[in-house]
Amino acid sequence: MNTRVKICGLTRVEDVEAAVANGADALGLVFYEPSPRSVTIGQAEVLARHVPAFVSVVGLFVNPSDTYVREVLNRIPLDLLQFHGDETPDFCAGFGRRWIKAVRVQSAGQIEQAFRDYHLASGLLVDAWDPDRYGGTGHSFNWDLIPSVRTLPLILAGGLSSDNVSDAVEKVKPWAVDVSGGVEKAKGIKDIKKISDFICEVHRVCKTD
Ligand SMILES: O=C(O)c1ccccc1N[C@@H]1O[C@H](COP(=O)(O)O)[C@@H](O)[C@H]1O
Repeated sequence: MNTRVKICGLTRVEDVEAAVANGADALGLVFYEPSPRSVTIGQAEVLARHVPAFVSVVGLFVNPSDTYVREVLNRIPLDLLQFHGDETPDFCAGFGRRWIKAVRVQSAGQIEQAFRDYHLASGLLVDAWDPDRYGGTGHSFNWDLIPSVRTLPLILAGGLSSDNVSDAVEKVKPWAVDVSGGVEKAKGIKDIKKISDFICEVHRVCKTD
């Protein structure tokens, strides 16, 4: 097993550099203003310049306008779009880019339906459901709801940290894990040791599997 790691919600160059140096496969930039991790297009341009080849830059959106996604794409070399709201499959597929869709999990049936509805995605991300927030909640959910038969690469998110990620990888066997709050010292400010511990844990458990 070789579970990939995405570190999301980066707002500072030093955090981008730490995630890259510690072996992150993908870095997430949040283009959703209500989030405390949100970045402007100008900030994202600077951050993206510090990402080397073979590390993906992922743009996270929540119910964006078509115009806004295109504006971001014109300025930032995003490798992947992450739609974390109520976007339709047609909307997600409308930018000629690879994309993943997040599902805020309430039932197993909902994940199975999402595999069918978003079959053109490059992956399905499963995250905790919260009545008030679209994501970045720091909460995990019942991993038993995740089906073992998957028709897309499964990305596990929601309340992960170095304390539970090895358990998560062993139980769920996801294609990738995605973390934001679990590697922070404050909202939008990453903790370098937490990033390092998180990625080490994933690599350790993958080696022993
Ligand atoms: O990070 C945010 O603020 C955010 C806002 C709106 C939608 C998604 C967001 N982040 C994503 O949420 C999950 C879980 O985050 P956490 O590890 O529980 O803090 C992850 O995919 C982030 O990319």
